[in-house]
Amino acid sequence: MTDPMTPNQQPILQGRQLARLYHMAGQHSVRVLGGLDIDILPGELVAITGKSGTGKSTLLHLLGGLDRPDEGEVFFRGESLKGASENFLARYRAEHIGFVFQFHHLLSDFNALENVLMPMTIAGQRDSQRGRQLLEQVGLGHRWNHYSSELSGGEQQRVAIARALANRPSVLLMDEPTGNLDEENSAHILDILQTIRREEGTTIVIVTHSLQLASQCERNLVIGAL
Ligand SMILES: Nc1ncnc2c1ncn2[C@@H]1O[C@H](COP(=O)(O)OP(=O)(O)OP(=O)(O)O)[C@@H](O)[C@H]1O
Repeated sequence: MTDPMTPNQQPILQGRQLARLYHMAGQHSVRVLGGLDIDILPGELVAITGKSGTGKSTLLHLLGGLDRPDEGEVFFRGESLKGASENFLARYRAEHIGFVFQFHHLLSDFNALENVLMPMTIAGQRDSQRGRQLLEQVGLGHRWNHYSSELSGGEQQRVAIARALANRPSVLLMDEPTGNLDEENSAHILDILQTIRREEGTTIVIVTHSLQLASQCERNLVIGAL
């Protein structure tokens, strides 16, 4: 595995001159991100902070191929996503990107293990043993057969992290992953992320309003002040 700390590496993700235009009914459009340049190196743990409405979630969606920029382009390992087909973007997301959102969107009719196995099943690579290992990694090995309604908010978020890691993504994109958690649970999530990064070399990008969380990341990019 490449040493995640090696300097002068090629960024795993780059944004160049990024902007997104949102058109409001009956009003003029809003230009978000204002031509932003961003480089994320392999294996980095990066926080993205900034005032509300500056475009942090928008940026995460552009980097993860969930949305397309109106200006500029995103590069993954030096390759532009500009003009990529919907199929290509779907494959890009499935193969390389794990997403974790504030509201984890676990499937309530399935237990923790089945939720973690879902992305593997969709990719045709269901591996129950890996699913159990991932739940162990987030400290929930013993709760594998519990439904989400039987888990606390912090526990559900940990299942969501295990699920996001199911297909071994090289990049984990997280939008307010600790937004609804108390300090103890937030610290626990950060510990888990540090371990994942160390053991699997995963690049982790976290959008957060928590300055405490951001201060514990390797780098804090402040949107609106880049
Ligand atoms: N689908 C949309 N349609 C119209 N405007 C949108 C849409 N999505 C976002 N916006 C606008 O774009 C701007 C940036 O939104 P975004 O959610 O990316 O900001 P943010 O920095 O993540 O905000 P917060 O910290 O409050 O979550 C906001 O002004 C928002 O109202």
